Amino acid sequence: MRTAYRVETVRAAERALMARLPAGTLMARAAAGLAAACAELLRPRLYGARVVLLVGSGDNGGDALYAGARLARRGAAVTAVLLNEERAHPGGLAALRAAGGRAAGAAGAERLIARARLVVDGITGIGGRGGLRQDAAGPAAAAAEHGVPVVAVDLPSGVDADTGEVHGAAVRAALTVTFGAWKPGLLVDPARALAGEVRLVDIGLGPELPPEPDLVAFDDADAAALLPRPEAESDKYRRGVIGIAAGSARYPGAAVLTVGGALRGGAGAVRYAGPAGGGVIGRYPETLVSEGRPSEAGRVQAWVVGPGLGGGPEAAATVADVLAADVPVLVDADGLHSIDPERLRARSAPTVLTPHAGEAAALLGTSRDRVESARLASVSELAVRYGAVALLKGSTTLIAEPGPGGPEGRGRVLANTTGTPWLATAGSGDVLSGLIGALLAAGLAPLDAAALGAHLHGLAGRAAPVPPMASTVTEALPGVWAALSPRR
Ligand SMILES: NC(=O)C1=CN([C@@H]2O[C@H](COP(=O)(O)OP(=O)(O)OC[C@H]3O[C@@H](n4cnc5c(N)ncnc54)[C@H](OP(=O)(O)O)[C@@H]3O)[C@@H](O)[C@H]2O)[C@@H](O)CC1
Ligand SMILES: Nc1ncnc2c1ncn2[C@@H]1O[C@H](COP(=O)(O)OP(=O)(O)O)[C@@H](O)[C@H]1O
Ligand SMILES: [K+]
Repeated sequence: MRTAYRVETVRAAERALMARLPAGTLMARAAAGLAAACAELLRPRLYGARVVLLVGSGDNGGDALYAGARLARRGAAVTAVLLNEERAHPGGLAALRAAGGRAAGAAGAERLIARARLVVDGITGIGGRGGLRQDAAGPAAAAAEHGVPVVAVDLPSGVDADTGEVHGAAVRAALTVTFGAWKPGLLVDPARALAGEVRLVDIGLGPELPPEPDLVAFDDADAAALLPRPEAESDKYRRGVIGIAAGSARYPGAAVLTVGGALRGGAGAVRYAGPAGGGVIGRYPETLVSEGRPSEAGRVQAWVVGPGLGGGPEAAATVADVLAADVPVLVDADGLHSIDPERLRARSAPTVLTPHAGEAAALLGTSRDRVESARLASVSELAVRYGAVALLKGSTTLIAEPGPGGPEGRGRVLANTTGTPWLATAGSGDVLSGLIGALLAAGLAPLDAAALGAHLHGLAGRAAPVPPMASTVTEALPGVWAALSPRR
């Protein structure tokens, strides 16, 4: 499990640790890890390699300078571009000079960068505020223009460490070497995309960090531990029956894809209620189909409602009928048009909402741009406002639960890291709904079901032959499942 902490938490942990260690120890640890990562990138010819450090006036610049000193001692030709010559970290600058490195003002930065093999971004770390200022934006842009790989120190400068938001110019890194703990912004787009590969350097912060992280990302082991497995005494009902109210005369395929996701999600049985039963049976004869209202379809342990439902009063009536059931309900796509926060908060069983950014914007009464630029705030707001687990789809899929436990009285938030833009294909969201629905029916807690579903869906999107389509993502699920949890 990857755990990320906000700046104020990281700073408190650093203070506690620093109080027990000789001055400069943490920066020395950070710089050693940073230098090792840079040296690896410069292999096999570190000797003579031109390295440019972009050095801001805080400790982030200090890390870059001490790391630059280590590289210079090993023979690299290191030049520090000091964005503020009076305020560069004095100890770091002395160390760099003592190791044979040079320092320059910002004026000649572009010429130096154009000839460099590597740029180290030590402009701002967790002390940065807003997008890069003019004087810092120029050198950052020069690295991108000349195609020189950038290693970001702690964070790509210009991104918001706590939220992943980017307000203005920012560095685009090939590698980010972060210290002590992941920061939430490294897991959330648009910042995540600017961080490139991320490497965590252990500076001994672990014991000082609180047990509740601000953002969590599952790894394969977390996913494997949650996968439902049939027991000796299992029958199809105990494994979980999922009800699906999806599809319409206009969108019959959504019913088929949602049912497929549910079957490949390990449901003991799938009941389909709606007008697309013929198509569903044709593709998946194992489905129990009916044409009446969902509440007349028979007992289920969870419902999925919404994909391809179409609009209008009939769709709204179907959603209301499903929400009246006292079992977990996942609402997706067209189902999201007719939900009411009061009604959802009054439900005694959990609700899961799975909007993409456009649907989330409508639910929050804001714009799609605002949702995409502030994903973390948006997903938490959705969860709190609707009293539901919210899964926000897109380039970073985030999952939030309502209620106390997290920062500012908000619930836990998870980021899914398995996704791929190849999943942006019609109907792949329907597969995700069915998959999460099956996991809900199997008895997983809603946050776990949503996070595990997103994890499996992302892996399946990667495993499906390129270019994937929703059906082939579904068919990749068994392979993903088997790789995580070999059959007994
Ligand atoms: N604490 C520890 O134990 C450890 C900390 N470590 C390291 O320290 C880093 C934190 O250092 P920090 O607190 O000095 O802040 P930092 O990230 O350098 O930024 C502040 C500077 O940025 C400037 N600036 C701000 N916004 C800007 C903008 N938009 N555009 C341009 N400039 C901007 C701001 O300028 P000012 O506003 O003061 O004029 C100020 O000079 C942390 O990320 C990690 O790398 C490690 O060594 C491990 C141990
Ligand atoms: N840029 C992207 N990177 C990663 N995943 C994406 C991206 N865009 C969309 N996805 C994923 O693709 C799926 C699309 O779902 P959705 O928008 O509901 O489409 P549909 O309604 O056609 O099924 C979601 O799982 C979403 O997270
Ligand atoms: K940085």
